[in-house]
Amino acid sequence: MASACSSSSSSASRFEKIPSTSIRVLRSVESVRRWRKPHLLDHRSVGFVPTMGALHEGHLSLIRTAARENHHVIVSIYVNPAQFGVKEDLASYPVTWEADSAKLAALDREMADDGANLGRISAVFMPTTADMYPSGFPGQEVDSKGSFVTVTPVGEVLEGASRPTFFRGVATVCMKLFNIVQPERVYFGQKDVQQTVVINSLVRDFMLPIEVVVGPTQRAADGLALSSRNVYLGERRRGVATVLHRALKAAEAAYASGARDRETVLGAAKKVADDTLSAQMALAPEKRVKFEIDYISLADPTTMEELTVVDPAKGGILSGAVRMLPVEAPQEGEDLGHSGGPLVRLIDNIILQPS
Ligand SMILES: Nc1ncnc2c1ncn2[C@@H]1O[C@H](COP(=O)(O)OP(=O)(O)OP(=O)(O)O)[C@@H](O)[C@H]1O
Ligand SMILES: CC(C)(CO)[C@@H](O)C(=O)[O-]
Ligand code: BAL
Repeated sequence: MASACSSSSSSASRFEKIPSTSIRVLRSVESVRRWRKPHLLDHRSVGFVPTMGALHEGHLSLIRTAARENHHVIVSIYVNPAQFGVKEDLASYPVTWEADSAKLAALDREMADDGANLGRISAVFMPTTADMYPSGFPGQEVDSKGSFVTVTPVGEVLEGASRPTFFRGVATVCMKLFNIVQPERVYFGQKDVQQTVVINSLVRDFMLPIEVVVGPTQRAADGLALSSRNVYLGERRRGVATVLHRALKAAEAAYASGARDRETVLGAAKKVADDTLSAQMALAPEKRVKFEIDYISLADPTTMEELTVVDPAKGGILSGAVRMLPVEAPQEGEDLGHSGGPLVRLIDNIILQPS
């Protein structure tokens, strides 16, 4: 297979680029700083899309938005070990640079034909952990020592309660990435809604001169939120993985028909989850899918604190996490998903907009 990157000694192309594109591949902090400086001096705006790779339409939609609003778009691809708990899926997290670079190249070509864009994809930043943690990687433990950014209490609830090192890892790596790239704007997906609240707090509380833009959640036709981790599901679990979205939609419908109290709104979601599980448990082990709801929450949009009643003037955030358990009695030749179909934890949310 052809290499995904090219570099040549000719002066016109002495920089590593994604083949047949002008997208620079930057692999060190120093190279990003060198790339950034002339744009700063020329007052050309930079939009930054941080990712962990395994790119899908969710990521691409953020890049499209960034290209409309900035002269240059830079995407980072870095699987940050500090945000994975020791028992989480760091080792099996999908790494798909060949496919990612092909998607970036195709998107860049598509954007070149669209006159509404201010910029295109100028660079992709792919640092190493040694680059990102110059004093040495501090480790993934809750009590690891090192230079960390913590955003509490919002980072301690919901995803932060289930994944105690997660938001410390996210806030720390984002602070580093923001300092390296120095973007005017950063682009995050609503799919990770609590992450957007944490990043907004980080930017506000540390007076970072950055605008945070949140893009809508991109979904498959049946409503499942696109996620790099969906590749773990395999066919059997993929069919049932919509349960969280369907549960949240039921809660949204209860709110839309006038319910304001937590019990009624979340009760509608719980019913969908319970009914779906009962239907699965009625099936034979080689057909069924088991899952556990980690949480379903109705929270305040700025603090993520649980609400007992929604104030329609403020709205709320319905969010949840589901653990799709490994399939029972796998059949010969069955598509179990990436890495043999381990337990997959998926998240999703719906915003109840203020009226
Ligand atoms: N379906 C989606 N719609 C819009 N944005 C998304 C979607 N999925 C991810 N993003 C955003 O893309 C950025 C990078 O996310 P990341 O690389 O972790 O992808 P992911 O699909 O969320 O992966 P994972 O499965 O590990 O959660 C984040 O801002 C995230 O919110
Ligand atoms: C923002 C991020 C790239 C930080 O590693 C990650 O949490 C993600 O992909 O959502
Ligand atoms: N999109 C969130 C990254 C993570 O789960 O680690």
